[in-house]
Amino acid sequence: MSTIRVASRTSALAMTQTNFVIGKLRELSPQTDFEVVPVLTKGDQILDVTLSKVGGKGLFVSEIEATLVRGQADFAVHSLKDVPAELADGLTLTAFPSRADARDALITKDGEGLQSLAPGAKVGTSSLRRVAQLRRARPDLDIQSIRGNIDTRLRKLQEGQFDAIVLAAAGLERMGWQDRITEYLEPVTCLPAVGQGILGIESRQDDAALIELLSRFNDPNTELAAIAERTLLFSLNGSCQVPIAGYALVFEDNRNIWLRGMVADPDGTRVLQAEDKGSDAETVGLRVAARLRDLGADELLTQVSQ
Ligand SMILES: NCc1[nH]cc(CCC(=O)O)c1CC(=O)O
Repeated sequence: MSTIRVASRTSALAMTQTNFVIGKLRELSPQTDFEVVPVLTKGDQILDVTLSKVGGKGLFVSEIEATLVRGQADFAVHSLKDVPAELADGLTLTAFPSRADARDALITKDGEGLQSLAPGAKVGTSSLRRVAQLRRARPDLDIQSIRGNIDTRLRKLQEGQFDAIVLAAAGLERMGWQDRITEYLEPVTCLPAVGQGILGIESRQDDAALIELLSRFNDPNTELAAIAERTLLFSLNGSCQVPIAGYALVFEDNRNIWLRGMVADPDGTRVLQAEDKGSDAETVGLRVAARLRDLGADELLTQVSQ
């Protein structure tokens, strides 16, 4: 049996996620060999500049995609949140394992919650989506950019460079670091990013045998949430220069999909939210996008931040 090669970023979280999926696939297919192909992406190399200024989140994904297109690896495990609305030609998202916690998590140095942080406390996040929503919840906070992998960010907090940071709960849980979380931020306070907490497995469209294996690991409800949220993102044509959020819940009993979307301006003074529900994930995504447009989202979406 030949070896299946898995392209992965080399950050601790990426490696943990990749090895988690490989472990599950070994259970499904014990006779198959898997080999990790490490890929150093631009997003991992450029650590001193805010990502939206150097070309956005796609930086973590495009080199991995190129490795798949060139046939140097067979599939990749992404944090779906980092995957742009459009994939490279010839590639497809093949499977979505069960979603982890989609919420953002606040980690404070001295154990305060969001409302009990001291006035003017210094909070580290570079996500425009988090900045806009934190400003709305606590306009007095001193929100500063922070970069680096989650291990680096936790270290910067520990060293006292920040009073608090905000990270995705899912990444912390996958690393086994959930005890660092001081407070889970509920979606009403901080609507999660499209795809947050979901792993997306990407492979070549024409690799039928591999797609058959990977799809056994697909969670149908997670897939529906991913489709609803990503249709919203695609339909808003969102770049990461505008704060956008989207969060879907799938109700098991009747396969009803509920989706809320948010578009804001970067300082959080204008925050537009809309929601809808229905039985077809794509339709729900399109309708929430249309409602946000009706509320004036286009004006925010065309703003180019400095
Ligand atoms: N952009 C970085 C990134 N991409 C995915 C995750 C966490 C895991 C997830 O959301 O699935 C993180 C770190 C963070 O936001 O704290």
